Amino acid sequence: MSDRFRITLGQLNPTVGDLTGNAALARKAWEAGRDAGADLVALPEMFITGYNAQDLVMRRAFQLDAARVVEELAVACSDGPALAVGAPWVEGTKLYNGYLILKGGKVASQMLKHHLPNETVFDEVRIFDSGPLGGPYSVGNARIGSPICEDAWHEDVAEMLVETGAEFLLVPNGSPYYRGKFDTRLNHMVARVVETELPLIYLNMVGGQDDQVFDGGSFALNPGGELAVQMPVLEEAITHVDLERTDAGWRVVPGERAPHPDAWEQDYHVMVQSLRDYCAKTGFGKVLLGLSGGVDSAIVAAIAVDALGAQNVRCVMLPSEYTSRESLEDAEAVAKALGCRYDNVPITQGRAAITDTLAPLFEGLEPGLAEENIQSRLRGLLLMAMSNKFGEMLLTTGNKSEVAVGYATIYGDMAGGYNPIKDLYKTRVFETCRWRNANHRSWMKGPEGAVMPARVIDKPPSAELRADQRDSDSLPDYPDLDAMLEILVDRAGSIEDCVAAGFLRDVAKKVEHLVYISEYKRFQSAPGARLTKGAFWLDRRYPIVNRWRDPS
Ligand SMILES: Nc1ncnc2c1ncn2[C@@H]1O[C@H](COP(=O)(O)OP(=O)(O)OC[C@H]2O[C@@H]([n+]3cccc(C(=O)O)c3)[C@H](O)[C@@H]2O)[C@@H](O)[C@H]1O
Ligand SMILES: Nc1ncnc2c1ncn2[C@@H]1O[C@H](COP(=O)(O)OP(=O)(O)OP(=O)(O)O)[C@@H](O)[C@H]1O
Ligand SMILES: NC(=O)CC[C@H](N)C(=O)O
Repeated sequence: MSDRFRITLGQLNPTVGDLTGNAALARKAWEAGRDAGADLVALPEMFITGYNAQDLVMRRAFQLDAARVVEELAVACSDGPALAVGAPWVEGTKLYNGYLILKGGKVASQMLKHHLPNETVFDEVRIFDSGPLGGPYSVGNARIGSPICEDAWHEDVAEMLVETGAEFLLVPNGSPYYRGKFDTRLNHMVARVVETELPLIYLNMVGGQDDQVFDGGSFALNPGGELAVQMPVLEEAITHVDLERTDAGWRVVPGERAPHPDAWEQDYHVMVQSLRDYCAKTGFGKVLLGLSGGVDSAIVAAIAVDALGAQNVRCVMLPSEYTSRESLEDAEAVAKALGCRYDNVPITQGRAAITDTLAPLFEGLEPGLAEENIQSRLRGLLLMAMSNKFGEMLLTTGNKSEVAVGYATIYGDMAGGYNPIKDLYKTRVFETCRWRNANHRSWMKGPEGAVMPARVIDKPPSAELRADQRDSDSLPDYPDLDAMLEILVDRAGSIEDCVAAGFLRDVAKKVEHLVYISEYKRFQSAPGARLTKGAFWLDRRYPIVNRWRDPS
């Protein structure tokens, strides 16, 4: 009996619904494993369908198509290492989240997910049936147990596997990023190896899917919790992990230990990757955005250039009579530093035409919000006309602070298909700009250096919809606003919590009110990269009609 076992991990980027494309990726990993003498090649959870396929996976035709692709893959990979891959598994009327072991040209065994995650972004109870607790499967000289993602966040699945003879654990995951999540995962997995005294290999996918980004960072632990292998975050990789049989059982042979970047870098990388994959997977090669000379559109332009390359990003300045000379200079400076196309499309004429058209109706009424917002809406109209004409997707630029309090114009600057900074508070926008100006990485397609000039970051934020307007006229300063939003939105805290943190009750109540009354805007807003467990859309789901206010 051989004393070694080689497992090849495919930390790869599937596309939801691209069954044959995903199978081709699985086959590529299998070929790499075969060439490296692997016993088993492993892919993540639901790799064949892509994750999270949501209700798509409940369609009978989709299930049959996935089963056909799995059968063909099994035949194509019959002569070589076994292949473990996540895919739907149907038995009678039951639909499972399965992990299939392909050997000898067929599905030789399958693990069925038992714990269906049903919080934050997950709704698996709605989609899948819960599988029974089961035993391990055999590959070559090893008996392997595979708790599927959430299964490994609980004790019982691994406990049953060790009791029924598993010699090590291979955990396939579809685990999306939020800031600091790696430590949470590691803590759960260390708990499993300490309880079971078995080595554990944790395999995650990479890549963006709508709002979520799977951040890879796969790893292997030995009993006791020693980290033996660590793969890079947010990058595709195929890694061979060796196990050696010792008197105490299998042990992972220490291998690559890719360093993990800090949270600022990971957040920025997630925003770049999510936009890159959103475009690639929906078929857009190019994007455009309104570049105002402010910090939000500047960072969105930088993210877009880093994701797609300067040649694929159009920046458009649409000045009105309130646009300052500094804004014009700053917008041009950002576009120049990034190396992307810069168009100047004044809105004064169009605005005058609309004002004249409305004049008979608005006669005798004071000019106000309606007139201010016409500017934003006209920009939206012109940018969408360019989007149609040039086939470029329009990006929206609202940061999390603005999205939270509805500080954007619906059908105006909210027009667009994707918002890279939707989950990034304004205070973090400033820090992230500084980080990007000081750092460059190989995954960035944009140039090195201070691509967002200091003046763009340092000036007081203004929507420039009327003379001398400042965000701070109508909102608390961003450090205070963001601190209150962290309490009210991210931690679902109370007004009392805001008061305990040192904020005035009246100000906290105003912020709470703004958050509740802008639910309708978020409902109609573009999706954007999820960076936290408190992201708008799936993590936090509130009614639009809502009269309740916290009396605390
Ligand atoms: N519950 C509800 N369900 C459906 N629709 C609802 C609604 N409540 C209001 N509405 C509608 O929404 C309209 C009001 O929304 P909207 O027109 O957007 O206007 P509104 O939210 O009142 O104003 C936009 C705010 O965002 C600021 N702004 C604008 C542009 C850019 C930025 C920036 O810094 O990025 C900031 C601007 O200074 C202003 O304070 C109303 O006319 C009403 O018809
Ligand atoms: N003069 C302009 N030219 C082009 N786009 C503009 C202009 N003014 C606003 N926009 C677009 O509308 C968005 C909202 O901008 P606004 O200036 O009102 O507030 P902001 O949230 O402070 O954004 P920014 O920091 O980008 O200025 C901008 O990010 C930009 O995409
Ligand atoms: N796909 C899953 O089961 C994911 C749930 C798991 N708790 C995670 O986020 O990592």
